[in-house]
Amino acid sequence: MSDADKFLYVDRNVVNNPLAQADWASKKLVWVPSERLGFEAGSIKEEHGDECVVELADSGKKIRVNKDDIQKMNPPKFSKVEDMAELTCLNEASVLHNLKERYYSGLIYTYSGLFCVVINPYKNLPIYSEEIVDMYKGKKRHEMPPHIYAITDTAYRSMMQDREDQSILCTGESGAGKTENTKKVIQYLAHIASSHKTKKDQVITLYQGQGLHVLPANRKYGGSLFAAQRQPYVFL
Ligand SMILES: Nc1ncnc2c1ncn2[C@@H]1O[C@H](COP(=O)(O)OP(=O)(O)OP(=O)(O)O)[C@@H](O)[C@H]1O
Repeated sequence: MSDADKFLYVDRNVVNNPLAQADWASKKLVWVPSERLGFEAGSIKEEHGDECVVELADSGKKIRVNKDDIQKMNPPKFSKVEDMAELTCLNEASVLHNLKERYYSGLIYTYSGLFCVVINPYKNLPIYSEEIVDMYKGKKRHEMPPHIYAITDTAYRSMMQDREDQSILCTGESGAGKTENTKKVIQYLAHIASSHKTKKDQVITLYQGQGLHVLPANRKYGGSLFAAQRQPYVFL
């Protein structure tokens, strides 16, 4: 396993643990709201009309919870799933739990259907090298673990094949990592477009503000590269 692998791939031996599956089935595990943690795992012990008695998994404490506040827990085989659209129980608790579990394992990128959710690692990860760029080049999204490079590759291929404008929108609160990820998009495009035999009049234009758009050919700017302070453009 390379240095980068543990920041990209899930360890399936841990995920497919039969004991965890048996535990989930026998304990009727669910998510209940928690002031401290957002949601906590617990097992349903009794049901009385609209209410349930739930034993919290961590503390063993028993609490009464309204049935409407209980959210279903996914079977363990869905642990650290790469695309949350695959979750059999799609609810807030499960989405947050999946993102948290992946993040704690060093996996900062997770798909949610067409979206890619990124959590700021606040440290440099070995997943942006030229070797990793090469790994993602020309691959289909489902063939590779989630990454901003996969999103960029899809936009680039769609632009080249369909001759249609493409957009990548990076959004999030201040400090979330929009600028860092936009830089990775530019790095990837610069790498793959320079190794491609592009025709002279093919140009990619990136606008980065709250959004980042990848646009097709524009003869006027062929072959130049410059960046303005508020709206960097890359012409390849
Ligand atoms: N993928 C990443 N790898 C390593 N560090 C990161 C990554 N993403 C973000 N960071 C760290 O978080 C800091 C803030 O990220 P960034 O500047 O991209 O946020 P932003 O969403 O553009 O914020 P703002 O909206 O305030 O401009 C970066 O300076 C960097 O230290």
